[in-house]
Amino acid sequence: MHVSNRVEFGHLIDNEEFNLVPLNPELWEIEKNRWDWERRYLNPGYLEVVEANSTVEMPCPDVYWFPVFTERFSQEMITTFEDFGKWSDGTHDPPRAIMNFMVRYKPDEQPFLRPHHDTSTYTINVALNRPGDDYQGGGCRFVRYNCSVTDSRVGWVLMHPGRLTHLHEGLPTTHGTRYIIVSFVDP
Ligand SMILES: O=C(O)CCC(=O)C(=O)O
Ligand SMILES: [Fe+2]
Repeated sequence: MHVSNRVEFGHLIDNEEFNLVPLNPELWEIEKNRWDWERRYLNPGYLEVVEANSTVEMPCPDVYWFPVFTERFSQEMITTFEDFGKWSDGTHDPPRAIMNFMVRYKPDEQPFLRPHHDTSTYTINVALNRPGDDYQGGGCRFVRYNCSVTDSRVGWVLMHPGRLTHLHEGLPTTHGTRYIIVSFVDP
C-alpha cells in the first residue's frame, strides 16, 4: 500500500488580515495568496508563452504580442483606477516621472498621444478593454515601420523597444474610453 498526494484536494489560503477595504480586494493578494491570484488574474496562455520554443506573435518589427492577464484583471484594474479617480492630463509625456501608469483615452479629454519615444529599454503596454465594443479608434502606431496594432486584445501585452527605434503614437480614440496600463521597463 502507498499513500499518494498527487490528487489535489484543495489548498490553504492565508486569510489573516484579509483587507476588505479596497474595491477589488483580491487584486491586492498577490503576495499573500499568490496561488489564487495567479488563477484569477494570469491568463493561461501566458504559461505557454514562457515555455521554451514557443512562438510569439510579432505584429510589427520587434514588437511582441502575447497574453498575460485575464479579463477579470483588466476589468478590476479599470474600476480600481476609476475609483481612485486622479488622472493627469498627459502633459508630462515625455519625460515622465513615474514608470508604471494607466492611460485613459477619451475623445474630449486625452484622445491620443503624439509620436514619442519612451524612457525605457523596452515597454509593455497592456490592453484593458476592447476596440469596437468599448471604444472606437485607438491603438498604437510605430512610425518608422508605419505599422499599427489596432485590434487590441484584452489582457494582452504589446512589448516594444522604448528609446531608439520605435517612435510610436497612441492613435485617436474617437468614441468611448480606451484603457491601457503601461510599464517602462529598465527606465
Ligand atoms: O496608446 C498606446 O497604445 C501607446 C501608449 C504609449 O505609447 C505610452 O503610454 O507611452
Ligand atoms: Fe509610449
